Amino acid sequence: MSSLDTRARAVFSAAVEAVQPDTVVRRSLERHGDKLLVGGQSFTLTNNLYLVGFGKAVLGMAAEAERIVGDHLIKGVVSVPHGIQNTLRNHGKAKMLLESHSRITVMEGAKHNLPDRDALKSAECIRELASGLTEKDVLLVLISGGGSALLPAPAPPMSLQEKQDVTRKLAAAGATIQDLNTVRRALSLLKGGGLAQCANTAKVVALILSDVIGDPLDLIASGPTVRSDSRPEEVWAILDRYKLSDSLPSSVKEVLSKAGPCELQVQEQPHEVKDHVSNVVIGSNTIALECASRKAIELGLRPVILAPGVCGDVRSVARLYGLLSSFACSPGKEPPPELAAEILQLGPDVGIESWDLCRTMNVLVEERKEGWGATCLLAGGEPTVQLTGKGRGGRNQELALRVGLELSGGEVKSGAVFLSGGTDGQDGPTEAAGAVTDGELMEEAMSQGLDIDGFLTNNDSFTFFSQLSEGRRLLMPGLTGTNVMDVHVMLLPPSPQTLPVI
Ligand SMILES: Nc1ncnc2c1ncn2[C@@H]1O[C@H](COP(=O)(O)OP(=O)(O)OP(=O)(O)O)[C@@H](O)[C@H]1O
Ligand SMILES: O=C(O)[C@H](O)CO
Repeated sequence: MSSLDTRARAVFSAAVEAVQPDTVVRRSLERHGDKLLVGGQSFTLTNNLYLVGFGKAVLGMAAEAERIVGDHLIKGVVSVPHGIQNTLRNHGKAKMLLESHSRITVMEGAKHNLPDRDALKSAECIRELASGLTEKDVLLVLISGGGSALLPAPAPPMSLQEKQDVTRKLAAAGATIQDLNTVRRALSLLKGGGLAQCANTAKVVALILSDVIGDPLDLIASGPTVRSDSRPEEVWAILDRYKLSDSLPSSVKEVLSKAGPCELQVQEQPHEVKDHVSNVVIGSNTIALECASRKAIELGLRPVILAPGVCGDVRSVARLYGLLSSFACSPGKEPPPELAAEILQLGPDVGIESWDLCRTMNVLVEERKEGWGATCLLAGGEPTVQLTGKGRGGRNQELALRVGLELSGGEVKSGAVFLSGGTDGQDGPTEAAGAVTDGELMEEAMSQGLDIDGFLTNNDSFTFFSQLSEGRRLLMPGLTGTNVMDVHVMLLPPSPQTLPVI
């Protein structure tokens, strides 16, 4: 494997390192004596600090927050995924666990990422803690991806089962996270600003590790500290779109026929959520890409960040990377003129603005002229896979495989190396985070008797990469304890190094 492969992996590691739960909390929470500085505000600590958290990464965030605030923390409750403490221990991530004398209670729940009775109990404890606070108190709220399932509080008279059925059907019908969480907010007592309302007049500071494209505060974990502005008509429109309106249980219809749980609470309460709440995004795909970019410079590469919001079908995303590689590496002084038009045409399908594509192409053109050396193109987001087969894989491995085909095909075999990895360390239901590919992929597979098309048809990318060259192309960082979606790294050698196909 080329040294570009090693460098691509190092750049990915730097991206993940930048958004580790303890790192992001340390970067955003500063304590000077009895002053706590966070999000540009200062709070006086007088043994008046409380902490709640929900999400896949909040255990490590809570451990670090407690190390920083020390004895000022009176009490905390975090709702975390079932089995996470054991998993972290077994993966050598003990620093993400709480000390034995911690004042924070850890509650595990939401098996298989679904709200369950355990998560309901955790949500109730969190609600109780927040409801007991007064204006002297500060409530630190730690939020990360997976938070919606870990904080279920169905608005009465709906049962947990009824609420779960609605969200499960929406997800199965292919609803986006925007649609899903808009509905979740309308059906919950704590989402859509409900938690902040519960905290009365206490000061609320939410530290958010974003796992949603564009970092929309009201959607990450369904925005429990962000007042929801969505109207019942919007919620009905979503349910109509997925043909669920007619089959809803009467309790759900009753909740939706009111103005929405959140709005009801606002009328009952004398204060506004916005007056006493601040929301701070402390970790995101953008932050991961910026740190990755600094690592690239250290490794002698010239970085360019394409966009942190790549989405759409992996086929279109793979095509885009194939075209960008040809644009950067094709022989000759200038890239073939038709490539730019084709790249721009793909923009809307993959969630990338023309402006970002043009800016990136400009950098690639400059580098061709200057002969600077290898370029490190960085992007992030969450593409999707249309599952048609029954194999084992994930969107990152499938993307890497498809990009490998792009780089291997065509008249000129690209010298580029492409990596796609999930920052949580787990791509779909597999042990890998993703994979690394290049223009040699097709030949390598053929020489080992592996039929790439067959694996792709069966969505079997993990099996493919496990069998190919003893799994050397797999990306296996292990569970990372964080999640800011996926990171893509494409290392592009300067055009003279491009290998002609013989
Ligand atoms: N065999 C497969 N091949 C390709 N993609 C798959 C396969 N099986 C599942 N997936 C994809 O994996 C995704 C689910 O995996 P994963 O749990 O990593 O994603 P997630 O929803 O982003 O969760 P998280 O937010 O925790 O990362 C879905 O997008 C699904 O389409
Ligand atoms: O918990 C959730 O709602 C998703 O992970 C998005 O933040």
